[in-house]
Amino acid sequence: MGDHHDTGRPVLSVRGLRVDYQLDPPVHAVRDLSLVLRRGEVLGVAGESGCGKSTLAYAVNRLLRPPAEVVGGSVVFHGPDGHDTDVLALTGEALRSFRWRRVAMVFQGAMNALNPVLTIHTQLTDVLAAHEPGSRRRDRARRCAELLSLVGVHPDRARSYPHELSGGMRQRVMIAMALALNPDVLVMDEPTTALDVVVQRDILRELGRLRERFGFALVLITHDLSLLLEISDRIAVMYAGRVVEEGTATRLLTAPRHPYTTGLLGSFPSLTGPRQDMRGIPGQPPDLTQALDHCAFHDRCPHRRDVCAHQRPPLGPAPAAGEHPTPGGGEHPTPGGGAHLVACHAWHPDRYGAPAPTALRHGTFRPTHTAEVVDP
Ligand SMILES: Nc1ncnc2c1ncn2[C@@H]1O[C@H](COP(=O)(O)OP(=O)(O)OP(=O)(O)O)[C@@H](O)[C@H]1O
Repeated sequence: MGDHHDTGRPVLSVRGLRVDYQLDPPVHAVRDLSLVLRRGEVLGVAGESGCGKSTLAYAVNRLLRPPAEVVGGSVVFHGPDGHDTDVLALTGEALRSFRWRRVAMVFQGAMNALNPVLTIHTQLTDVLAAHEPGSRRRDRARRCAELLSLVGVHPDRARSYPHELSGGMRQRVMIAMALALNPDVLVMDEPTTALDVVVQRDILRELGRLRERFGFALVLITHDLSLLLEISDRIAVMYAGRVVEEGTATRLLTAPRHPYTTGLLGSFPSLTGPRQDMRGIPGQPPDLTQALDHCAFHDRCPHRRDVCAHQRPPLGPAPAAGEHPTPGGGEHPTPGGGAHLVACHAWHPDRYGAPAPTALRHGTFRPTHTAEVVDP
């Protein structure tokens, strides 16, 4: 965790992305979402199940299938040579190569995604052969052994079939596969949830070390905010298809500003800090077939006021401790600039009709009935 990659150049820019599942009625899963990923950084994407994290990951990697459809926005990959690629326009060979060389993905439940009838060696060398057709068999075998040792699997294991490996080892093999062509970005969607918590952390820490060595950027998607706080440089918190708070891991941990973030922070036990009361956030996320022109969190929010039910708060600069934002500021923030951004009316006394509640300023979440400010 840290801010040492803040000066990295952007590698991926998502602007105003909108993704619908074209059902009747359509599900608006990702709504006008903007995020910038910088070279070499670890960006965590957090949020409860169903908030659109996987849809975002699939859209960025061009893996969405009908009924999912990108209905707005752009995804741009910024190459190391300064060349920009319109990701949403890629087709054919250019798309296939982009997926492994530029943005590689490790999927949810990836440890079960290996082909059961092929050895690890065959599966890894097949990826290399497919993308580097001119390469020699001997070189591919050497690269396979190298990749396995990078992820902490003994090269002898290459002769094994997936069922002969533990879940953790299969997960490591999937990571080795994703890293095979030295991608610029690695996207991991709930990669380790099926694993024991200690194994999870071991794998993610190791990934952090690999990232430092090879310089790829890592997008880590999980509902487990405490895990993200440990290994991310920056975190985006998603709710109902939008980013509701974004900032460095340090800021989110010490000064969370969105009531949803404070709720998530209170929902998970900390492995390193003092024991916390795990309360969870009462209520359910909203129905994503709805337009949601108000704050999507308002009906679960202990600090809601009238405005929250009628007007959607824009994502704008979050105030530092004890501060309020300058009037009129924050309507056009720069995502990914290392800034702390939040979409919550409570930080705008003019809109909210009162100063931000003390509990919110202190980053504590109390369920609705004990809140100090409820509907006026
Ligand atoms: N194939 C599909 N058809 C229709 N709706 C879908 C489909 N896949 C996802 N959705 C809906 O889109 C919304 C976002 O889902 P998504 O899987 O992106 O969320 P998530 O945050 O990744 O959740 P999880 O952590 O459970 O994967 C949800 O409301 C979900 O029900």
